[in-house]
Amino acid sequence: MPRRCFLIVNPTSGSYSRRRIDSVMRSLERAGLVPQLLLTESAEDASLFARRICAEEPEPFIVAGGGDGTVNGLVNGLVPGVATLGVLPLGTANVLAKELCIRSLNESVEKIVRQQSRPISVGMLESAGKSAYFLLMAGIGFDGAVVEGMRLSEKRIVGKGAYLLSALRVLADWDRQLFTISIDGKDMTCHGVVICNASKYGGNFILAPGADISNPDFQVVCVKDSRLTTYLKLMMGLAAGRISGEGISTIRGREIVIGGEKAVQLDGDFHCHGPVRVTAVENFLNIIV
Ligand SMILES: Nc1ncnc2c1ncn2[C@@H]1O[C@H](COP(=O)(O)OP(=O)(O)OP(=O)(O)O)[C@@H](O)[C@H]1O
Repeated sequence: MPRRCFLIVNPTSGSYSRRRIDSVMRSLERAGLVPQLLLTESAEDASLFARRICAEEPEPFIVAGGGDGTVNGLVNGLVPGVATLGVLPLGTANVLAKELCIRSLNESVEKIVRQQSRPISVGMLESAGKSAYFLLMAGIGFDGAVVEGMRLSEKRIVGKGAYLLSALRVLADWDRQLFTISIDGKDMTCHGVVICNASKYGGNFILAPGADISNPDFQVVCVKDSRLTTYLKLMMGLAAGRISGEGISTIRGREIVIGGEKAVQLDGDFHCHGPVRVTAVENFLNIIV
């Protein structure tokens, strides 16, 4: 029997066009799938659609059309352990697609048609009695503050440059305060932390070469002091593909507890302020590879 395939697509994503989606729909139909298009009308829709599909389908096959924000919203509506997820990179940074080595929309469609998948784990962040999932990373401190301070009005005009403007504002009002972090029971203090479930960050930059979304272990990149030179080293390491240096360490872990009230971003969108607890959820979904 032809398999139903739900396309949850964000028409406000960076590289969306109706023509591209129509062409994807035709390719999927030609390949014998029965695609159903659901366009989001608000930031909450991806999650609501995913929740509804999971309530109706025993083995839902869902495709996320958009960027990392859309994928994150969708994942937060899924029932753990039942869905298969394909990714159509229609966003701006498309970090997850890069992590999956998807280089183009055509390549993504070919993979969806092939339906080859593997189980992946996600991170679950708990804060103030609520939980949320992330696929790529949770950033606490500097990058959380940059994402929190990003103004949508600036993003509409200068695109990704809005993050740079926000970073300049964060630097101008530099917060030197450290926070406590416990990684699998080992305590320390840090100024900034990125809990990586995937290796890539901010595009094609490799922040955590040892991270793998199939593996429930996180790679936790810790910036231990508030010196700007330590962050400069981190940026240079990102550009060079090798993160190292005094004040920076990468630690493997499965349960991370963070104190303080620093800003937290999940998969590139602002989420909350600390304190938070992060754990891994194994076999959360099957991802098309
Ligand atoms: N119809 C909509 N109107 C407004 N915002 C939406 C709508 N649908 C989804 N969103 C929100 O838009 C945000 C950004 O979308 P998305 O991540 O798809 O694109 P992007 O920002 O261009 O790409 P990337 O995250 O890869 O940089 C998401 O966090 C999502 O919640």
